[in-house]
Amino acid sequence: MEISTQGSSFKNLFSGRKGQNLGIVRSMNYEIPGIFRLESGKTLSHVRIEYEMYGKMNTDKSNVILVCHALTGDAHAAGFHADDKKPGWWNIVIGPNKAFDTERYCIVCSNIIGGCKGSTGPSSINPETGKPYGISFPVITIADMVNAQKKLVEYLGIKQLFAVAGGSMGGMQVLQWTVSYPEMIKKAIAIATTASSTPQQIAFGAIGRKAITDDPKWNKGNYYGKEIPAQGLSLARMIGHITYLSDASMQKKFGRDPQTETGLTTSKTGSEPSSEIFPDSSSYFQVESYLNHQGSTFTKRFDANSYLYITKAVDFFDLSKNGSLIEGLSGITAKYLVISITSDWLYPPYQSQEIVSALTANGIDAKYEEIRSQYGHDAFLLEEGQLNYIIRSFLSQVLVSDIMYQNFYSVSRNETIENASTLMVKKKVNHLPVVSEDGKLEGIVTSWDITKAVACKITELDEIITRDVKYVFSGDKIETASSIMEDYSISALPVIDSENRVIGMVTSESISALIGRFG
Ligand SMILES: CC(=O)SCCNC(=O)CCNC(=O)[C@H](O)C(C)(C)COP(=O)(O)OP(=O)(O)OC[C@H]1O[C@@H](n2cnc3c(N)ncnc32)[C@H](O)[C@@H]1OP(=O)(O)O
Ligand SMILES: N[C@@H](CCO)C(=O)O
Repeated sequence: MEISTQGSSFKNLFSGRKGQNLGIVRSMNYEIPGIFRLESGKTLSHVRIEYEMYGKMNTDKSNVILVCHALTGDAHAAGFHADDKKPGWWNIVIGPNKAFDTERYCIVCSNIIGGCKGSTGPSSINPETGKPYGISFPVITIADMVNAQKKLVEYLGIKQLFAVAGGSMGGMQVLQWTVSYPEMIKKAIAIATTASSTPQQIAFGAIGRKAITDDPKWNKGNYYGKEIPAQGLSLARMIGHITYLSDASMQKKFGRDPQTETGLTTSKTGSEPSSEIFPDSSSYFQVESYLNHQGSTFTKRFDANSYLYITKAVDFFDLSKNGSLIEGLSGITAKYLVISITSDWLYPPYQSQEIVSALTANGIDAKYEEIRSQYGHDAFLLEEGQLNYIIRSFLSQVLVSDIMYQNFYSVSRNETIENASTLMVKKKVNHLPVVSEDGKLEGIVTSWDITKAVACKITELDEIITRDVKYVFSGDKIETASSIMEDYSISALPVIDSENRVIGMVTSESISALIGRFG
């Protein structure tokens, strides 16, 4: 009888540690040399790209993941700048032992062209005039954003990206990357996005833009050095922000509660606002106060002209070709993960499903996952557990070897039932693989087999062994192990090598623990 200490699992996956933060990070800037040509045919010179990098590139630079930000994001995706109160916008998934594991991958994130966070955009100085571009800045597209990122990637000496990932408009860049430069992308992760902006999405963008351009302070985009069109920009964000939430999340966050902190009171009947709140009734309800807050903080961090250009780029986005998305995505070679969010009404799950269908129709390996969340569209910034689990599984393809117990207990078929049962009780295990002298799998006994044997007064183990034993290989995916367990209603499987030798055990508990840890 072999007795050893039962050791645990998750070795390659978690190294027993939870995700950690990156600490202080810094932004860098790269200037694209020469002329940068846009999709429209117009050109820009001295184009600057703000970017951040976390983790180390390996020697052949094959471990780089490019993360693309959404509408109002920036290059600061994770960690803290010295004066930060909050970490970068995707800190929940980027860092040591997180899905974008900086001990394994090198993560690069850059601010898009057209933005206002260090990369060239409408608020940048036009080198030809010495003044901000304003609305003389050329129209930009998602493809232009990707082309600028490609220049950065080339400058960094990267021939192929291990992965490109992003949510919302970041997901559009992911799709565009794999269409424009298929040979440069191994894996692609597109979250809460679409391959073609719909009339409803364009409509929301249009109202936001109208709010800005109707603000007299917008002044045809010429407000730099003067008062900014704060009212219009704030209103644009308030409208946009509603679409990032959901009915359920708003119910949960605010209900119909009044914003008592502002001193507003309800009437004596308790259900109607008193007339004292007029004419300024904009903060009666908590949700109003919240939207005002979101609108006003936005004006301190974003440029109104950038908002116009970027939302227009989103509207123009359409990867279908001759009216067919299948044709539009036909050149893609990357392995895809497409994730949608159940409560996302801005980029509803059906749009992600359309992407997956078109990819699959082209024979592209595409996996579809749904994040179950009430947060609405912004869940891609918030659902830490599900995102980490889904993305990690896709990037690292969790295998049986990652979660199997390497130190396990086994018995020989000549053993007595009494000894086997003592071992099970002592070591608190319910399954014992039966192995030959050279460690080859011959069968399995369970605590249930032993209970039955004792009841029937059977003493020899050989009589109760299950010989048609199900097993897995260490290189199998955990999904394979899990479906065998489900199909045959069993809770543990021996793991064998190519010579039928038992090298470990995988249990339903270790799979549940994996999901529990990140689910
Ligand atoms: C995706 C990219 O690439 S980057 C862009 C991502 N970043 C943003 O969009 C920034 C603004 N967006 C948000 O804050 C988003 O809601 C999220 C998704 C990032 C964060 O969501 P949550 O953590 O759920 O925060 P929540 O939506 O509750 O907002 C919290 C803010 O509202 C304020 N707030 C909450 N209730 C109220 C209220 N009744 N009245 C006034 N303000 C309120 C909080 O004080 C907090 O303010 P702060 O952000 O200035 O500290
Ligand atoms: N909160 C996100 C949502 C848009 O995808 C942003 O502002 O970029």
